[in-house]
Amino acid sequence: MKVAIIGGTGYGAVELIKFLNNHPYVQLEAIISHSQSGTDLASVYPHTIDAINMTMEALNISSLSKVVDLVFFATPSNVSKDLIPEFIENGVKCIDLSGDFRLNSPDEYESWYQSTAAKQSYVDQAVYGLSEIYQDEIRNAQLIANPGCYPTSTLLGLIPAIKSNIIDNQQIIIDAKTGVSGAGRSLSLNVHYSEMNENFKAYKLGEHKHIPEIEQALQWEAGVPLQVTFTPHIVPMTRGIMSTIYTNLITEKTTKEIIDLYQSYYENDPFVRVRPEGMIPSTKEVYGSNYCDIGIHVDKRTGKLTIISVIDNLVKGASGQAIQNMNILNGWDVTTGLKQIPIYP
Ligand SMILES: NC(=O)C1=CN([C@@H]2O[C@H](COP(=O)(O)OP(=O)(O)OC[C@H]3O[C@@H](n4cnc5c(N)ncnc54)[C@H](OP(=O)(O)O)[C@@H]3O)[C@@H](O)[C@H]2O)C=CC1
Ligand SMILES: CC(=O)N[C@@H](CCC(=O)OP(=O)(O)O)C(=O)O
Repeated sequence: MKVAIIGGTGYGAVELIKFLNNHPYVQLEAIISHSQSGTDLASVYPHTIDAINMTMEALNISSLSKVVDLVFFATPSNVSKDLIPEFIENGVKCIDLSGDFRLNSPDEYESWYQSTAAKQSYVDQAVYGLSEIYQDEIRNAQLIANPGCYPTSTLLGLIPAIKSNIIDNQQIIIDAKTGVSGAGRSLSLNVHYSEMNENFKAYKLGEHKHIPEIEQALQWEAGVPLQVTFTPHIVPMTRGIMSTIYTNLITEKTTKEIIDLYQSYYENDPFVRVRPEGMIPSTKEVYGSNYCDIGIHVDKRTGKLTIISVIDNLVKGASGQAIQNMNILNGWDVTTGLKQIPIYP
């Protein structure tokens, strides 16, 4: 299969390139860059020298459509929505790492992203690519909206509890922390070394664009309207997300019973590892890998269930999940090209 990546100089793209280089069934035909066409990838990313000998190219949709079967968009929001329709009309499948096709409602998109929504007919055909939950829909998709990084960790942590009706759906608190690579490669004061080193910041309280994305999928699963309290934080590490989720149990359960429930929910999903009792995951234990590790704790005194869900934001939170979705789309083993265990220490 032949593929291309758009947004070539970004972190999502270079992580995709790494996985595609190890993928037995895929050939990377083109890396498209709007800012650095004509430049060798290795001059932007020296760690790829002599390993990936490719020169980035400018985008020409009609000629690219003739040579590739699938395109990955690793562009910021507000870019893919104008380019994807032409690829789809040319019969090219698209996996979009940005948020442009994730929200079904144009009003929601416009109010949270503060820009015009994609054409509704394309939004309607987009499949939300949370791999473990929507495999059946992904298999037949033409356009996959790859989930955001916080929604991936949060939804994989919450959906088994929602589906088994053991928590109060109206009282969910998500306290999430991310490393700085979540902000992408472009320069910004917020992630400047001296602003971030030895610091820990909460941001976008009540207004992060991942709130409607999390609520949309939880509503699909719960079948009722619900809202969540979501507070993101940025911490001085490069990669990783930890979502600590607080919920109220509506039925008495032990930690062991809930772990058993989660383990059976994910028994056929090799990238979700539900930890045994007392073993709470940390971000370094998934670093560089496509795993989502989940830890469970029931506080018997307060009746609260705490769920800890960790991922690498650039892998399971972006490029790894995009490769997983490409595998599902093609009927390949879901782990193809993604088998590496986390880098540790
Ligand atoms: N970083 C993360 O942890 C995650 C990122 N995502 C999403 O994935 C996408 C890519 O993220 P990431 O790689 O981190 O971001 P980066 O900022 O690192 O890279 C995005 C790339 O897109 C290209 N680009 C920028 N502006 C434009 C434009 N106006 N038109 C066309 N291309 C443009 C640039 O590459 P070039 O100049 O070479 O074209 C840029 O390097 C984003 O939508 C992001 O929100 C999703 C989950 C997690
Ligand atoms: C640290 C930091 O800024 N993180 C980003 C992560 C979001 C992201 O990349 O998500 P999308 O794919 O939905 O754009 C943020 O909070 O906006």
